[in-house]
Formats: sequence, C-alpha cells, structure tokens
Amino acid sequence: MPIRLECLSHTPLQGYFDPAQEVRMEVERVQAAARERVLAYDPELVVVFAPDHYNGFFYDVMPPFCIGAAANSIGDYKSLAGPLAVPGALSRELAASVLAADIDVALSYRMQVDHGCAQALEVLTGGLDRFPVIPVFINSVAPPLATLRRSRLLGEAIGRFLSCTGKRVLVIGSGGMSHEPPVPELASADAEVAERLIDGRNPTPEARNARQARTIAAAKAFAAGTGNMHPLNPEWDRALLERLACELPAVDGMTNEAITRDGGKSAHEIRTWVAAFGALSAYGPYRASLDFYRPIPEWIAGFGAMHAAPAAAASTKKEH
Ligand SMILES: O=C(O)CCc1cccc(O)c1O
Ligand SMILES: [Fe+2]
Repeated sequence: MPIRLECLSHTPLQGYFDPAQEVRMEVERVQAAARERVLAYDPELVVVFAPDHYNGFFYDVMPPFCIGAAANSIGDYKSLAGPLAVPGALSRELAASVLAADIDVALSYRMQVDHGCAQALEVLTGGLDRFPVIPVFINSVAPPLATLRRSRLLGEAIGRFLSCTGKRVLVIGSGGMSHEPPVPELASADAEVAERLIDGRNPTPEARNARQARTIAAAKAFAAGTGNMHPLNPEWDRALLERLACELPAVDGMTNEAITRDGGKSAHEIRTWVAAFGALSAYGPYRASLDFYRPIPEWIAGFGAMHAAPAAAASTKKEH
C-alpha cells in the first residue's frame, strides 16, 4: 500500500507574464523532475487536493470540502479543459469513509475544477486523464473557511481510507503559499460582483477574458512594485515548509486570521498541502524534501515544490 506525495504551487500567470529566464527554467526543471518521479511511480490512484477561484464553487452552496465523483476542468487561462478520469464508485466510498470519521464533506457528481487543479495534474502527470484521479476541493478563498486543522484531519481521514485500498497512491497538494492576487470578496462586492460570486458559473468568453486580463495587469503592477497588494512573505513560507516536513500537527496553531495577516488572502491555499501531508501522515512517519522555493512576484506567488514518502519506503521502487 505505497503512497507518494507531490505538492506544488500553481499560478495561471505562467506563460502570460514570466520571471527572468533562469527562474523560469529552474521552475520548469523542478516541474519536469516531479513529473518523472510520478511517471516512474506509475500511480494506480491520484488524489488531488485543490482550491477553486470562483469557477466551480460559488456562494449558492459553498462547502468547506467536496469530493468529486465526476469532474470536468473548465480550462481557464492556459490550463487544460476536459473531463478528469474520476473513479466515481471509489469517490463515493471515500466520502462515506470520511463522513464515518466525523469529517463532514460534500460529494459532487458534476464538479468543475479550474487551473488550481488542472495545472497540477498537467504538470505532474502530463494530462487530465492519464491516471484515475479523485479531486478534493478545499475552500481557500470564500470566507468563512474551516480551520487549517480541519484540512489536516480531512487529509488524515482520506489517508486512512487510501491505506486500506491496497493501491499505489499519489497525493497532490496544489496551491500557493503567501500571495494575494485580486479575487473579489462578497463582503465588499457591489450587486453585480456579488451575483458573480453567488452564481457565476460558465461566464461568457468576454467576461472570462476581462477577468484574466485583470489578473495579468495586477501581476505587472505587483512586479513593478506599484499598487497595494499584500507582499509575498518568504520567511513565513519557509517556516511553513519546515513545519510540513517536520512537525505537521503544529499547523493546528495557525489561525485563519494569522494566515491572512501574514501570507495574504490566497495563502489559505496552503490547506491543500496540509491535507496532502495529513493523508501521507496516516501511513506513518515520512521523509519530505524541499525541491524549490522562491518568491516570484511576476506570478503573484510564494512558489514552492516538495515531495515526500513514508520514511520506511523512501527508497523503494514501484511495487506490484
Ligand atoms: O484567477 C484568479 O482568480 C486568481 C489567479 C491566481 C493568480 C496568482 C496566483 C494564484 O494561485 C492564482 O490562482
Ligand atoms: Fe490559486
């Protein structure tokens, strides 16, 4: 019952507004190395913990967590569009098992995912449907949010289920560390924006383009040091990476207020990493390595990459 973990930051700005060539190439190397590890491991099941940016989940019903029993990627920015290869019956069993562990989770037979999920799948597997994949949405932008601790416990409950499947499993966490791109908030929205946050599925191409153009313009302003966006916080990011590697339960002490204050409003995407590490921790002690970290203002992201495996199995190859 082997398990591996890959966690990566995502950014839809890759390919639209890039940092210096050497940084871009280093990220590409890190991404390619991660993909090689995944392809060599050849998982029988992938579980991807991902946020959403008001593309698939809205305030008409905003769950803290949702397991996909079927899912389609909308293809925002340059991310791939199309169906994920979701094993629906297994997703349903997973949801039942998580609920039985006292973690309340929603189930969707029509989940829409955005770049927050699709980019990780493309980078790590080369497509959306190369391996059976169960997407697990974690609300990371739409307050009120569950606690960070709850993401760890969700991950743990999922990990306990996975360890009983006997499958060769890969868990993925997809999200930024410190960052705050321009995402509207319901509390301060006018009627039109509020409607978009409550029930804004399937926008027109014009509306989508306008939104993407706003993000790109914001990235340019941020990299130029103009505008008043929340700064990236490399010290905070590095402390978090250390915690994930060495003392996962310590994340329980991080309040949502402190995450917003220190990392910015989208830093809540770290809960995808916390859940992935929670799943791995259900298999016992693990060894994690930090493959990359750098604050990349052009991408509005504290950008990191880690992989990990159970301590006992860190050097074993693919097992059949
Ligand atoms: O389109 C959006 O709403 C936000 C896009 C976005 C920008 C920078 C970093 C991210 O992690 C991210 O998701
Ligand atoms: Fe994001």
